[in-house]
Amino acid sequence: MAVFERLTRLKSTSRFLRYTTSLCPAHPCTATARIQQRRVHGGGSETPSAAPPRRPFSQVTPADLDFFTRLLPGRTITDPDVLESSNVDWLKSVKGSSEVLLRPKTTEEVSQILRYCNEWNLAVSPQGGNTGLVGGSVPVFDEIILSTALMNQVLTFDSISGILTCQAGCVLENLSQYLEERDFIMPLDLGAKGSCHIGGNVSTNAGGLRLLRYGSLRGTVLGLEVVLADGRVLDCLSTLRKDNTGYDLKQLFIGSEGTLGVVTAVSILCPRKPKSVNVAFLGCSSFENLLETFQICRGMLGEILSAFEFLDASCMSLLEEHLKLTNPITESPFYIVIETAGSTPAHDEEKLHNFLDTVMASALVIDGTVATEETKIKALWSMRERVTEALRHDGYTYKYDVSLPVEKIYDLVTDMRKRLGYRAKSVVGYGHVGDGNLHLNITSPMKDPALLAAIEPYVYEWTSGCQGSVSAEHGLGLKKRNYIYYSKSPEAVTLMGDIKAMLDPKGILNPYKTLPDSVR
Ligand SMILES: O=C(O)CC[C@@H](O)C(=O)O
Ligand SMILES: [Zn+2]
Repeated sequence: MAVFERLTRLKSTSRFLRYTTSLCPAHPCTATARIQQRRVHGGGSETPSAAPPRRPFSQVTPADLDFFTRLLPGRTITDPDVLESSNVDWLKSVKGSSEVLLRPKTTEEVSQILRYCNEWNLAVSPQGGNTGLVGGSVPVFDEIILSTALMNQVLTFDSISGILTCQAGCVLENLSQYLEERDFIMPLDLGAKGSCHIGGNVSTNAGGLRLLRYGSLRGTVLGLEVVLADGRVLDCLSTLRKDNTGYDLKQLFIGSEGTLGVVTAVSILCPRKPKSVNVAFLGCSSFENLLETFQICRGMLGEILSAFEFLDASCMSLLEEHLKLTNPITESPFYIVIETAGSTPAHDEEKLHNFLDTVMASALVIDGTVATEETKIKALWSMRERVTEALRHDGYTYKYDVSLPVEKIYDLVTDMRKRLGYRAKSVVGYGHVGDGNLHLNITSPMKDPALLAAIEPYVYEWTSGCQGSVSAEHGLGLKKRNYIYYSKSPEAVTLMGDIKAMLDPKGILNPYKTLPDSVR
């Protein structure tokens, strides 16, 4: 039995609490999941994420440029220096060769662009903040880049219902700031909030850090305005919470990564700004203890729990090494970030402290610190939010974003570590415990085909063997499109293809993305 000893419980003037117990030895997780091998479409010896051949779209001509320049004077960009950053994704792993970047300001302009492109068979790559991680937001070849960057206006905000309506290019952090000034918040928060656009968030059905509390965008998005491939504007920009008048068409565009239409405006239900927010950063000696802490946390914090996130010790090493962040607690095999958001500070703090007393008394948590002040909260959150950035400094990164039964999520990391051994530089696990969503990331000094062959399709077979999803929240984009069959039946994928063919018969919208190469 682990020896429990509380060493300190300090309360500083900054309301930064620190809890410490003696550090238990780590219990390395030895469980290896049973892998159910399954033959799937798209498997085999091909490299499924490689770009397919260019489809026979037209190439941009001087006459096309003339049309765009007249439609968008000063906002039709052909300068290669400006185009460079729009042609490459954030991870710098997918690079297109588009020669035109269009920056519409209005839905009508988007409609005219698409009508023209559809007529002349020109492919289009819609782009928001270009923060995606699956190569979904950049051209693969010479597709015209349609940026939402200048569609950045809030259209309406109803302070009684909390419903915000805005253009697709609003940056998530700007929306959060706009709402906070009005005592509301966005139901969505992500590490990329400073750059990502709400239209991109909706198009990828981004999950993020608050999904545990506020649910997915499939629930909080009330309406969408979408421009279809042929330029028709689909006005589903409802602000109703209840509307059962037939098919919920907006759901087709949420998570379809710009392959069915370009989202131009969004209405979204926003929660009230909580009056009290606390963040606890805790250390655990094993993933089993972390899961038990999660169970207790749900029971004891209940309605005020807004996030339960984790990172492992390898993530912490990368944060320290590459970003020079300082671990605020004793070194531990696992770290948890818990956020509470409620309306009565004293009540919330009491609940949180009762919870912390319980998990520390049972030695489930070996060390921890709590923040209630904004800058300290931000500092604690950055330990979780900046792991992706730290990984980018570590080398070439292989990224996996899987949904699994929560009790299995770390088995995949330990199994992969064992499988890859010294061949990988880092094998790390972090993610959204509350959502059963693991981010398994593996790095190597350089892109290494032999290492990749050891990871894939094994990681997808492992996931599908647990009835998991090969893309929990990042989408399929270019990189994961051919792995869709690990998580969806052939019938479902065929139906997706039928819907694509109906809405975009020429296939001009974000080609080579989401749908596997076997379905066009
Ligand atoms: O980089 C990743 O793998 C995850 C990014 C993001 O979804 C997160 O939760 O931090
Ligand atoms: Zn995530």
